[in-house]
Amino acid sequence: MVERKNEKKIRKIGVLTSGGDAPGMNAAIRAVVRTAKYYDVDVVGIRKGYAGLIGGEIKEMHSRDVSNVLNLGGTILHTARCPEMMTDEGLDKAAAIYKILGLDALVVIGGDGSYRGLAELVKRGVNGVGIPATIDLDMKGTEYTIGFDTAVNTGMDALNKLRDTSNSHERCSVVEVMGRDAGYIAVWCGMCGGAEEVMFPEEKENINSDRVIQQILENRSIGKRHNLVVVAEGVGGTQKLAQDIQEITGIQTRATILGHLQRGGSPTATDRMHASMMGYHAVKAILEGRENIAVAYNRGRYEILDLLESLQMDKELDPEIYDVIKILSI
Ligand SMILES: Nc1ncnc2c1ncn2[C@@H]1O[C@H](COP(=O)(O)OP(=O)(O)OP(=O)(O)O)[C@@H](O)[C@H]1O
Ligand SMILES: O=P(O)(O)OC[C@H]1O[C@](O)(CO)[C@@H](O)[C@@H]1O
Ligand SMILES: [Mg+2]
Repeated sequence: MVERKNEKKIRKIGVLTSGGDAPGMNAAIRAVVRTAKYYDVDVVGIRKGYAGLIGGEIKEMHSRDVSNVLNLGGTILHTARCPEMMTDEGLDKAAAIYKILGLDALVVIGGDGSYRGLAELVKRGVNGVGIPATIDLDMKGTEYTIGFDTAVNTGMDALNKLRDTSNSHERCSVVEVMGRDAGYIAVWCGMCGGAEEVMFPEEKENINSDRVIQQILENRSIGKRHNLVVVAEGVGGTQKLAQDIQEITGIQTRATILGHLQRGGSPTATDRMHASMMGYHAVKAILEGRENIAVAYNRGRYEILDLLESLQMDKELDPEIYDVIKILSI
């Protein structure tokens, strides 16, 4: 067993989930609560993200409160987007409640926006600890964000099913996946679902419907009898693209927007593993006296970064993935 050292005398921490829910958030909550309990630290769960902090929706959490949640999608603490956090009044109130509760740290499980909110609270004296969780994978400083793998598997599963029907009807299927302004979900779904084309925001010159239509015609001329095109939410125009393809090529085309389907479902093993390890590392770092930090996963290792620095770090989608999708689609 790991030695139970709490030399910095951390007594009480809070935990909340914020932004869009992501599969694996429950596994992260469980890891935070149980690691804290292992070291005799009190934990309060804050409902509905920052809205619950400002509104005082708080309850004590014990190990049994996180039983049977490892396998559940969504978040047992519920989540929200909280406009009050964009005002000085809201931020001051959130920081004041943190102090009234006597917290030694606030663990925020969420995406880039949630981290920006946390950075504002840090300026007001909160010890902020971030655990990266968003299906979009669009967070700087970390190669992995909890929820991404489950969302991509859901998208891939949908593409497998759409392949069956478009193949049977010799149709073209245009599928829109989530990801906000980032194309990570789109390129992974494109590669793993065997799409011929992926349109995503980072590859500007590739967002051209004429080119996609030409490619579809070329693929038909080399014997392909159906087509799969993935469009990132950040590119949009999916219905219009499907209409244009049908009108110009005469190929029957259907559009499918996966939407919030990709946010739900039982987390994959990858998401459960990262969520459990990140939750554990967050609490360990707090116990070591680290302040204002972000847990990250890079080059196969879990890391503790400075929260504010992590927000400034570089991250870009590897353009080679798109090249390979094109090569493998001939
Ligand atoms: N600049 C900011 N200042 C203060 N609070 C912010 C800021 N940006 C975001 N927040 C807070 O964080 C919440 C969550 O942010 P956002 O809606 O961007 O989701 P996210 O954490 O990026 O997750 P996801 O992208 O997966 O939905 C916002 O509703 C708001 O309360
Ligand atoms: O659930 P909402 O508020 O409609 O937000 C949708 C957005 O949230 C995400 O699912 C996660 O950030 C994005 O991919 C999408 O753009
Ligand atoms: Mg985000």
